[in-house]
Amino acid sequence: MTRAISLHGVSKTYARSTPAVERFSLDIRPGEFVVLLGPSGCGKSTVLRMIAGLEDITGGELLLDGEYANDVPPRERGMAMVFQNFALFPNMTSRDNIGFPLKLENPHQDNSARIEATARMLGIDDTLDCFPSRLSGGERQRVAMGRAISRCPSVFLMDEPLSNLDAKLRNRLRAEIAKLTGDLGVTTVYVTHDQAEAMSLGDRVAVMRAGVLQQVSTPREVYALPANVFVAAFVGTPRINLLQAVVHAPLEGRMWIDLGRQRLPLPEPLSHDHQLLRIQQGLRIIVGLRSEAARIAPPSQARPGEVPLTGVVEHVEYQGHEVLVHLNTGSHPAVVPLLESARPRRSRRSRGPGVLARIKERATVRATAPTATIDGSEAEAPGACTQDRATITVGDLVVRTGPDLRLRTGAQIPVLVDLARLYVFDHHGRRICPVPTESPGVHG
Ligand SMILES: Nc1ncnc2c1ncn2[C@@H]1O[C@H](COP(=O)(O)OP(=O)(O)OP(=O)(O)O)[C@@H](O)[C@H]1O
Repeated sequence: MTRAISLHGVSKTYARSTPAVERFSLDIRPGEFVVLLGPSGCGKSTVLRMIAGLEDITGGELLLDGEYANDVPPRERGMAMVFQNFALFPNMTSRDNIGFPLKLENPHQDNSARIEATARMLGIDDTLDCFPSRLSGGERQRVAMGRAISRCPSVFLMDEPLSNLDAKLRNRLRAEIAKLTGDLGVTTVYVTHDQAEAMSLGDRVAVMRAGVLQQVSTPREVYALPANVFVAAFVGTPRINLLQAVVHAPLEGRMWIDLGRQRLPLPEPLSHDHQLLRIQQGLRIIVGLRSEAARIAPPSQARPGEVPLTGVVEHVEYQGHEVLVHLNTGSHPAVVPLLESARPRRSRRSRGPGVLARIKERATVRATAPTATIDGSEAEAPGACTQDRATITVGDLVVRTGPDLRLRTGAQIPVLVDLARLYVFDHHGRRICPVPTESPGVHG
């Protein structure tokens, strides 16, 4: 059995604090795999816990298969949760851990066949008689999942189930979870702050920021058509390049985007999306360039739609199969607040910055000043953004290239930018290019 979950304008406010979740609306179809993605503290687990019934809903409605369910006790929701910390009973074997919920339901029933079938499905049938202390992290997490599966729940709720595992195991289990939930056809809501995990697992990804849903779309659409600059910056590796810019649209002659020291002339005839940038004339905008939108090549090799820039190599990041080249093009990066942590951690700040924070802060001021922030937080001092990965990036443009190209730090090199892949965000951070066609699934 599988079920539909609907959240209509759901909010949660803990005592004496700002809302952890605000007017969250999402309809999850039966059998769908939806990932809640966002930085630490943005309210993902709170949404999950409200679906599970472990947290009271302050406002709004939860519907299960169309029925009002705000007050349905957790036991009656037919849901199973898998957490980050595997929480197995240390004095029970894998067999007993997996069978525990079944035993609670019916103490006299023989559940061996069901337990063994579950263990086979998870590839842990040879560890059924082991205690948790004898299992690897991955095996323990499989047992925890086995315990969730054995009850044949109608919904899986998974809260960062892989974050305690090493990267290799995480990747393997990620694929297994996708297959398993697909085979079982059970509605799954999965919480993570890891965008790669979200993109590889979800039928749809719901991106949250500071308690508010930003966008819910397929992984492909979240990447290709981010609703705003926060989503664009949160999704994708390496992070999208975001530069402060101004549109120039003279009555006669070519339109261009001023990046400060260099400019991007818009190719003519203007595309529909570029034509609509005319109304931004003179306004502050943010240009977004994913690493695939720029390549290292001389102007003579420009293809239609590509325009040249130059940059000084600041840092070369060797990745094996590719190299990330950090360039200084003389542009000013735009800073997106709350990318790493949705809410300022007051207790840490009140203790004053540590040595590392002070070094980062100095690097930030040097690397990014002057900075623009988005969404009305212009008043923040640069130091307030030191937790943002973007602020400690060396250079202002990261370009991908093959592993064989040898580049010297300090060298000036030519870059071609493909303006068909240009993103533009207005000063509130909303995407204006490509022009949004509709706004279903886009909030705020
Ligand atoms: N029991 C609680 N009492 C008060 N505040 C809480 C409680 N639980 C969570 N919060 C606050 O609600 C906000 C959202 O927390 P939540 O755990 O849902 O975020 P999250 O996105 O899941 O973060 P993480 O990825 O770090 O688990 C945070 O500011 C958190 O401090």
